[in-house]
Amino acid sequence: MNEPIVSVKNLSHRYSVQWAVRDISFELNKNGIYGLLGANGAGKSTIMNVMCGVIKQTQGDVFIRGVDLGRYPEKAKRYIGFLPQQPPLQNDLTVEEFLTHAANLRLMDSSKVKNAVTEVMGKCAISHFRKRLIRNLSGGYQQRVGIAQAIIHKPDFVVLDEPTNGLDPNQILEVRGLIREIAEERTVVLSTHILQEVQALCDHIWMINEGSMIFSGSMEEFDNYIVPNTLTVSLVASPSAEELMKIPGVVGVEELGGIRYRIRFTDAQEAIERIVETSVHKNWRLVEIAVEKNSLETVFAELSRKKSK
Ligand SMILES: Nc1ncnc2c1ncn2[C@@H]1O[C@H](COP(=O)(O)OP(=O)(O)OP(=O)(O)O)[C@@H](O)[C@H]1O
Repeated sequence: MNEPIVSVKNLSHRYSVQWAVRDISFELNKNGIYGLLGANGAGKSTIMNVMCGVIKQTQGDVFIRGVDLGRYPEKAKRYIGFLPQQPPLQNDLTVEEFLTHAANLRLMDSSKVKNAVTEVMGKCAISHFRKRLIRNLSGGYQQRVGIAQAIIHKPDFVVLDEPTNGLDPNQILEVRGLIREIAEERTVVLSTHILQEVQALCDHIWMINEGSMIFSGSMEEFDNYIVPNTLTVSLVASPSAEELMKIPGVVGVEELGGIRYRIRFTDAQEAIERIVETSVHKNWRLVEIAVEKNSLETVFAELSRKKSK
């Protein structure tokens, strides 16, 4: 009974001649939010479409709760909820009609549909719009309906392709809150090209570049992937860059204006000790020194660069 929730083995997919995904493997064994991060065209949607049985992979296997998605799609899909990049909404239906339709498509027991619709509208905070046509909802509420159709049959595994794309900042926060709630009781995989999105939401991150997985780990591991090599320092006496360059361990100096400098070093410990020491010795009056954390963008760029070398 201890089979993984999802198991993807050596997945590759090719559209005509071009490989979009190459030899991706992973297993999900516990609930949480997993982020699939990659630039446009990296292969995220392809992986998600394959994992949800929307397209059939060229090579490899996908198992959902131990069920082979390729061989038993109907059974495996009972465990899956999917919000594609283009939400499959029907604009001329009301929210309630559409969710009833979605429940029927999921082959839910007809006696359970009404309750399931009421429950999911409550969960996604759209009950007050039950009689409203989907076309007349804001983007944020349409996305909530999209998420509601993905979880109406209480799947163990929910896949959300760019779930906050096109939303305004408030709507983004609201939809993220909803995603966190639904992940409390199930496994959620979401794709995004926005680094801050994975940072805000995900327990685990996979980075995809040109169809290959180039990183898999926690957000903290991602953050610490590149050892920092710069620090900022404020010196009231504002010494010249040349003087700072003479400090052992300092390999570059950038004047940031006023009394602030950015210093590039090879070894953080050594550089900090020497800068503090020299500052005391020369009475530069050091008021602030801090190692700069790499921006997520730097990590992203560095990972992509390393892999494509
Ligand atoms: N139906 C298709 N036919 C041919 N090529 C395709 C098709 N769908 C995707 N591709 C190509 O496969 C590659 C991966 O596309 P995919 O949509 O999976 O990437 P993505 O990471 O989801 O990008 P985006 O964020 O832009 O949706 C791209 O080069 C894309 O042009």
